[in-house]
Amino acid sequence: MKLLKFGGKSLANGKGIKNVIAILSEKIKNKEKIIVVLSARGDATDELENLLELAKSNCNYEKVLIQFRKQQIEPLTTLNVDQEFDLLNRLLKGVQLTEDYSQKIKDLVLAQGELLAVKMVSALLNNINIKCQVVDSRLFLKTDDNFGNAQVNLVTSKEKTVKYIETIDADVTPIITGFIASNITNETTTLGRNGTNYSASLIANFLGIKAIESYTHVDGIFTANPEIVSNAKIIKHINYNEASELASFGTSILHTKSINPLIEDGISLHILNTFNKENEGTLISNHQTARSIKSISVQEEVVLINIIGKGIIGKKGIDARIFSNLSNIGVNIGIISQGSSERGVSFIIPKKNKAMAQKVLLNEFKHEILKQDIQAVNTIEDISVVTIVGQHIGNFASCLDYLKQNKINILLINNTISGNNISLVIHKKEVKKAVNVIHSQIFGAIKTMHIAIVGKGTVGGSLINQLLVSKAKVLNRKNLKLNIFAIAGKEKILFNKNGISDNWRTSLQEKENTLDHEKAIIAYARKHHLENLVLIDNTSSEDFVNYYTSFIENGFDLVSSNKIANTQRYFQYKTLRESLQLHKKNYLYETNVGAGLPIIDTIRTLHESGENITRIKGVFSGSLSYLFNSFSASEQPFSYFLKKAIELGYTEPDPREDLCGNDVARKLLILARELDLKNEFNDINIENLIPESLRKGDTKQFLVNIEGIDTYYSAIKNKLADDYVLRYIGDLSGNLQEEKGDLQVKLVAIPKNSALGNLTGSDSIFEIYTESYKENPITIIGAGAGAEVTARGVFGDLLRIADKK
Ligand SMILES: NC(=O)C1=CN([C@@H]2O[C@H](COP(=O)(O)OP(=O)(O)OC[C@H]3O[C@@H](n4cnc5c(N)ncnc54)[C@H](O)[C@@H]3O)[C@@H](O)[C@H]2O)C=CC1
Ligand SMILES: N[C@@H](CC=O)C(=O)O
Repeated sequence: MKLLKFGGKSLANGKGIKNVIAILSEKIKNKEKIIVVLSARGDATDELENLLELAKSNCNYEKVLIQFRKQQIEPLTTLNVDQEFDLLNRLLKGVQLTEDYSQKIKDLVLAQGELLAVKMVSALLNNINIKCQVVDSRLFLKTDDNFGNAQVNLVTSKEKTVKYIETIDADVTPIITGFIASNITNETTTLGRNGTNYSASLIANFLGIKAIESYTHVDGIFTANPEIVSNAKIIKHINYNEASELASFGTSILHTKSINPLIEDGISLHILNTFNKENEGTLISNHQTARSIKSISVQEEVVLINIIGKGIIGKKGIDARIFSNLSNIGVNIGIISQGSSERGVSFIIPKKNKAMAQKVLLNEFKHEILKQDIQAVNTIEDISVVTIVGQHIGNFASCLDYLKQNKINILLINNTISGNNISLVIHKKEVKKAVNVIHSQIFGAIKTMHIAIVGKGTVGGSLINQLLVSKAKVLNRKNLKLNIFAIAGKEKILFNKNGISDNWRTSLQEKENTLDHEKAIIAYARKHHLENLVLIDNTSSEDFVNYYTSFIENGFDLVSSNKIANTQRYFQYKTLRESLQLHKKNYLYETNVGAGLPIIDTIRTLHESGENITRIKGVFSGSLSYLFNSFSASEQPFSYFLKKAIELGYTEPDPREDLCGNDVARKLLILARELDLKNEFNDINIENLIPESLRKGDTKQFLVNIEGIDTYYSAIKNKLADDYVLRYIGDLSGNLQEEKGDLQVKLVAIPKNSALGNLTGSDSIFEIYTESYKENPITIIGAGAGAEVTARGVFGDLLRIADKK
């Protein structure tokens, strides 16, 4: 025998009631022996409560009652419900007259919801020739007089239930009311919140039924509320202890009171979805699962009360007075926190009890408040309690770190004595982000990185396209969702919290101009509670780097191809690092030197491992490598190749930054600073390769006069000896253990058959000399510029940041 319980949403009009009848008829036709327990249909209980309130306020409830009747007789309009509605009308009239009602009257009114439900379901089954019988649980579930939340007399109720059910023929299915019962004088009582689940557990227990199927509107118990965490997973099987823990921390489909009768008799409870026949649901039984389950629950509708005062330090009996006063007025206390100095006590109570609790406490401590021993009894509203059930505090450190990185402010933290549940009190507005962050951390589930990309030019544009193309693969391989929520050009920004799409260029174009990109991005991320934020700077802007600290302070990690932040004045460079350290944020910029080549990583690893780097030398500029390689081997003028280098995306936005040596100098300085040298940009000796006449004016003007550069380079080429090539090199030497190194950027003629002379295309070469490697340097060669390779390097930095999460 099985007991089937259906909740209100399952019994609502339309698909719900249709599916319920289909489920029941299939089982009965298949000769399964079942008994059925029902809630009120849809939102009937709330609607009846509303009718009571209307009547109490002497409002016209009749119209609402007519509407309620209409709903309740769907889909069988011929159903005779006069008895229930006559009673409701009389009761409501009485309430209207007296402008008041008791809890006893309320129970009788609410009971009509369940009575109507069993009447409808029985009639629908009878109509398809299924034998069933309406059963009013008030006839055998006996309680005390505590109307609204009555306590069941287990012995009497068991005896009466068994006897009553025995009177029903074996081929007739009992359709029993949930939630309602009666006292010793047969007055209607109700069993409190989620009473139908409790009725179902009790009846199964009384009748020795070993399995309950509980039909709801959800697929079962999830690792977190799927409305908050889109990739929350169904928990297929849990044991009673785990279910009790989940129930006591607010998992809405489970209730401690309903689980106890199951544990007592080893009854399994299978939570199923009325609307999803295919779903396996969650099975709760006494089976011991190999691995303890974890789930994140959220309790809302709570407030945090703080009692603060230096006059209560070490004073005995304060806590006792707080808690006995609250207990006397029936207020449940959740998390309690007290500093060792006892300068204050904080605890969580239900929001609905806030005013009452505050009044009682202010009264209890009025003398202490007068004497200023207690400075405040204040309340923090808009908070939530996030509980990770099944999480041991010992393994929680990384999660806390991760929450901190995501700027989630934890007001209180509490772990249970069993050590397996951790509760965090946080601001309500941060719940979504916090639960997602915790969920991805403890379940290793899909982690989402929310990415803002500033600069959508050569590198930025390629990066966006690479991310869009590769995101499915990354999701598959790394369980990592790369979600670009913002793209900013110089004037416009495009936002989409769910990720921008392939036609981003058109969508961006259609946007209005925006000022203050940094403020807009930060505000958007905050408004939508986005976690794991990364800002990618693909501009060459000097102004934009001033906002890096603001991004860091607002929870962003940084990736940049822009070299400016690393080549500002040394104190600014240091300040940025301090801010990163303070806020536990990462900043990766591998593409700053050698585009996609692993230069910075190699040098950093060598340096951090204690290897003494003595010199770094090479061709650091991809565009100049390309220019000199092509120009030396051709009769075409220099400007011809310069235009091609621009087209190929090798040069800086203003190509003169390459030709004047600034770009190589920046790279050199970045490497020097990786070695902890304190050089400034001004310390670098740079040979400028732009003729005087072309140095002034903006980029456009330079490009108009670009041919003016040709005589200068032809003269250089003409002076070159046979078998020699021109190389524009960066050289970091000197005593690199001192405060500053010697940094040179210069044009040199070198033998064609040397390592540097052998370069082709836009390749760069980096020779890293160290104490261990002596005169055989570590050499890294490869494409040193270009949109695709640089974008790939930025992509790599982004994945490295994701790995640190
Ligand atoms: N092209 C290459 O091979 C490599 C480039 N880089 C670096 O990548 C960065 C980007 O270079 P490219 O893409 O080649 O330049 P680009 O000129 O094609 O793109 C830069 C974009 O940033 C935009 N921009 C400038 N200031 C902005 C601001 N404040 N807000 C929003 N957008 C802004 C510009 O309008 C432009 O669209 C530069 O810092 C460069 O040094 C680094 C390694 C290699
Ligand atoms: N303009 C630069 C691009 C990479 O940083 C170069 O040519 O190397």
